[in-house]
Amino acid sequence: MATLEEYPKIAAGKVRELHAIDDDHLLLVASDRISAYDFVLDSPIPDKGRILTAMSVFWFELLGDLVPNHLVAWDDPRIPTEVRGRALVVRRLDMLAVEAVARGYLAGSGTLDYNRTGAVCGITLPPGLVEGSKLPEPIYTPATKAPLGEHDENVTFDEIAEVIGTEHATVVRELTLAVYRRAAEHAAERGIILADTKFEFGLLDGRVVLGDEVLTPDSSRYWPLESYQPGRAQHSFDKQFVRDWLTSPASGWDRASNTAPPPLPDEVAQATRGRYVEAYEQVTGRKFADWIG
Ligand SMILES: N#Cc1c(N)ncnc1-c1cnn(CCN2CCOCC2)c1
Repeated sequence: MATLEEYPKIAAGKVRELHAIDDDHLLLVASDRISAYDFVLDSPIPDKGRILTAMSVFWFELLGDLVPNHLVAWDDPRIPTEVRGRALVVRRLDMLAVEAVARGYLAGSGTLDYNRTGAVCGITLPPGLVEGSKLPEPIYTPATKAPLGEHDENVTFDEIAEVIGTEHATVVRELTLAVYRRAAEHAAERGIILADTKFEFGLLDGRVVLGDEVLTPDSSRYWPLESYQPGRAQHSFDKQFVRDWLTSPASGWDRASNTAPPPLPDEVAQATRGRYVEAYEQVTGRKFADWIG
């Protein structure tokens, strides 16, 4: 059994890392770190890496007929014991330089762009929409990847086609919308609004393949259906306890100060773990206790 140190780290994000296993395979590792208000918090959320890895595996399996993906194995001797259950063996892809975002609802940067221009990524939307509005139909709103810590930049389809070519840009848009529709329908049947999501794709032997994590609460906005109310920021299924505590007097933190947030009380970390478990079990119909690691 290899150890993680034997696999050179080739990329790192806020809460995940990518290591090289061999020329054709990588190890995608999810940590228990959580980010909020653009800060990676000092306090880990126990089992977050395992829960979100289990969610990606569920979605890769459910959507395998719709889109090829890079997943090779989730229980495999190449996965070091220390990260078992929160690491995936994946095929090494030639990544396409686009953050492929699908939106079924208006939120975040989508709302900002809409309020400024009446459009998102060059797609004109009807007048009168507000934060949280359901869109007449899901839209593809690609972005270019920003350096760590900065926000991705929303761009038009044509701008992406300039970079990756019209053929691949077209396939990425079609796959992004098809997979989002299927996933949003599945989530809605289980009482969860999948407001939007971000995919990353790469090329393998000339085919467009779905990479990265998929449809996790870190790459998507998951909203509880019961508290959905257009016209305000929606409750995050998973991060609301963290956001509420950080913005309460109890934390002593001033979000406008641009200083790092304080550590979370154990009860907030544990309650957040509970929300991730709830999201996993509600979406997948599986018991997290049955997951490995
Ligand atoms: N997935 C994947 C993948 C792949 N299968 N083959 C080649 N490259 C990549 C890759 C390289 N960077 N990223 C951005 C997302 N990363 C996630 C982990 O943390 C760092 C950022 C994806």
